[in-house]
Amino acid sequence: MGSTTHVMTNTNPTLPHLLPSSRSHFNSRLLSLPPTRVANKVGVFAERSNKSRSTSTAAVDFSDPDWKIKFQEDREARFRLPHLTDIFPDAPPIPSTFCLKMRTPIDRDFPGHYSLDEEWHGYINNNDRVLLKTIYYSSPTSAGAECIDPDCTWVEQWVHRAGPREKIYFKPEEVKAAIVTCGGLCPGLNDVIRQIVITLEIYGVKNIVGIPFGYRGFSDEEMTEVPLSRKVVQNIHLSGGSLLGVSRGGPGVSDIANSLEKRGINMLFVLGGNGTHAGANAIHHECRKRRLKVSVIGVPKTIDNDILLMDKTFGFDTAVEEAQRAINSAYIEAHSAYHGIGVVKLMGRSSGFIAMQASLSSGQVDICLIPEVPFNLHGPQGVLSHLKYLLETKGSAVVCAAEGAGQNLLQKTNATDASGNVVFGDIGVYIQQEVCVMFMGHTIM
Ligand SMILES: Nc1ncnc2c1ncn2[C@@H]1O[C@H](COP(=O)(O)OP(=O)(O)O)[C@@H](O)[C@H]1O
Ligand SMILES: O=P(O)(O)OC[C@H]1O[C@](O)(COP(=O)(O)O)[C@@H](O)[C@@H]1O
Repeated sequence: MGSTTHVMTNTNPTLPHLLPSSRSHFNSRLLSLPPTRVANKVGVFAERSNKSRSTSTAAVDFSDPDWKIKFQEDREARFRLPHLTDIFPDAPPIPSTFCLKMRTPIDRDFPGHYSLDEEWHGYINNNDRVLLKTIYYSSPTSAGAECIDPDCTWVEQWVHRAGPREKIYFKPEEVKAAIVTCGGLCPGLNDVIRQIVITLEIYGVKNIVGIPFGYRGFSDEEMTEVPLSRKVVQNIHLSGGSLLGVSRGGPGVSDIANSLEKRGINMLFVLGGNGTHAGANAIHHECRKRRLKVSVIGVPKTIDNDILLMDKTFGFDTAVEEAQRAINSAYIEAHSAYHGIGVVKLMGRSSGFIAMQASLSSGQVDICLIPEVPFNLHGPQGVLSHLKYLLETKGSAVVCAAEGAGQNLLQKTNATDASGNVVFGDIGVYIQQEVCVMFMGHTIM
């Protein structure tokens, strides 16, 4: 198990919180799983980091009595939050203009009312931490154990606490903030846009714009910035999609930096997934190279809930709720037909959280197929054989498959989308065809 070590390095200074706390599961069951999309992303960053940083990627030598200290130091370095003063050491801090105190008149009769003095600040201290692991596993054989070393040594793992700081480095009146939403849609995008705008306004920022249609909005002359204010965003959380629109593909990083410079944007909020954050990271480095005082803030968006550092990503709950509707319809159809089989394909290119959660909570799914768990369609242990059993015993069955499940069974499409993501084969159609061949002796499309 000498290779059981962290395999990634955080070189994405905009997003240290996106990375898993540790991929070094000692648990061999976990190690045998294909990497999640997050792990793939981590791989990309690790690769880049090797070129720019020599630290952090060495394997942990558990025979070294100081391995734990070194491991923690390494973690500390990887999770260190980048700061504007890294590049502009002389940037003067000013007292925060953000205040969490009640913004309505204080009720003197309310017990424990907020005092008028500075007793309660509501700011986050830079040294505040959030513990990631709360379970102590006494052995790697414990159910669900995630151990770093063979003895399952307890290693404190934490991330920085997010929230407003007492000192800030941008004068609100000098800020031009831009928000851009990239990649695919995800429920909740408008809520996030709305909250960014409202929070910026609380700080006193007045110049806020939206970049239309993802990174493309930086290069397409015909797409003009959307002025944003509390008034504009007040009710957008009640609608789906993104107020600003999304896109894949688009201009290169240099063009985006040129555009930021030209527009005078010095705060860029980027909402998106893996590709978007690779872009955000590259934009940050380009701005750093040009010594532009621009902060790039990544807001991780994934409907798939496959960011290991987060309890839940926005949009996931909505996806699971909606997925249950589809499952229920498939169940009713399958249950009402003679020997009916319902096949539901759900989102999830590299992870099966939506499919699993929707299957479990619906209580109507007989077989759930996810990318993390390999399976056979044919043969005595195959899905078709189990379906035959279900038809004989229950009379109907429902299969729920995540989009990325069983891709090894399908012919590769060799196609990519505008952002370079591989286009997957359709597992739903494949199962449907094979079911028809097996049970009806012919294929239908
Ligand atoms: N490695 C990269 N460097 C810079 N920009 C990227 C990179 N990968 C993707 N992008 C850009 O990020 C945007 C969103 O990427 P995409 O993969 O479509 O969605 P997601 O962010 O959901 O993964 C696209 O405009 C794409 O051009
Ligand atoms: O059909 P598209 O737009 O390529 O998106 C499909 C894929 O995007 C996802 O919904 C994930 O996207 P996000 O993580 O960016 O939300 C996958 O589950 C799904 O397989």
